[in-house]
Amino acid sequence: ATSPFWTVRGAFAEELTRTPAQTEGPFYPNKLPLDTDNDLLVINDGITPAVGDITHLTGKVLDAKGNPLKNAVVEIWQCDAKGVYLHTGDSAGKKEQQDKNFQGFGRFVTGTTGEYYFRTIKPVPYPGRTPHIHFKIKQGKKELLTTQLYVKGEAGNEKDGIWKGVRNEKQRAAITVDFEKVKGSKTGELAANFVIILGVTPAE
Ligand SMILES: O=C(O)c1ccc(O)c(O)c1
Repeated sequence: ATSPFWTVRGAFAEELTRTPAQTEGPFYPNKLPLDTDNDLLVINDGITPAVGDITHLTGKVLDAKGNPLKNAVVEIWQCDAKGVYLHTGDSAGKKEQQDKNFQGFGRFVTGTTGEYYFRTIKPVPYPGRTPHIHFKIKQGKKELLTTQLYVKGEAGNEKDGIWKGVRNEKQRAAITVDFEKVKGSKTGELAANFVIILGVTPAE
């Protein structure tokens, strides 16, 4: 289920690299935040934004044939800039260091182009883990994929058991993306793009 596969569209045979599934990890929020929108930097109408490197995270969800998937629910979650997840199993002993302004979890429902957008922070290391953002893709109640996104060039990637566990090099490259400075941004905002290619073609 992890090998590359081929699809034929028009006159072109195109190799698509399926996004590998990875562990959900222990900290999918056990209690969802009141605000679950796609801006993780501000909770509801809060005035103080989260701490961290502002990142514009874009991408799209494609089915196994390479066609955009609409009505896909893209969920992300990650620890805050101090390394605290929105899960009581993690945050209970870390109340002092927790960033109360970080939403920690967000959702985006794709339209016909399959595209998604989040405003969040560049992920930071968590004890034992290289920086990463967790993703879960659903359609209705059906879970289609659970995976993780990594930062290209992070020295910690090579020591991360979960990252290293993705044995296929193309698949590993596909989940390890550039966090590039947005041209002209005076505040050093970053942009990252992550295309998600599912192993399935859900029925309409
Ligand atoms: O195995 C762990 O400890 C662990 C911690 C944090 C994560 O985000 C994760 O995916 C795994």
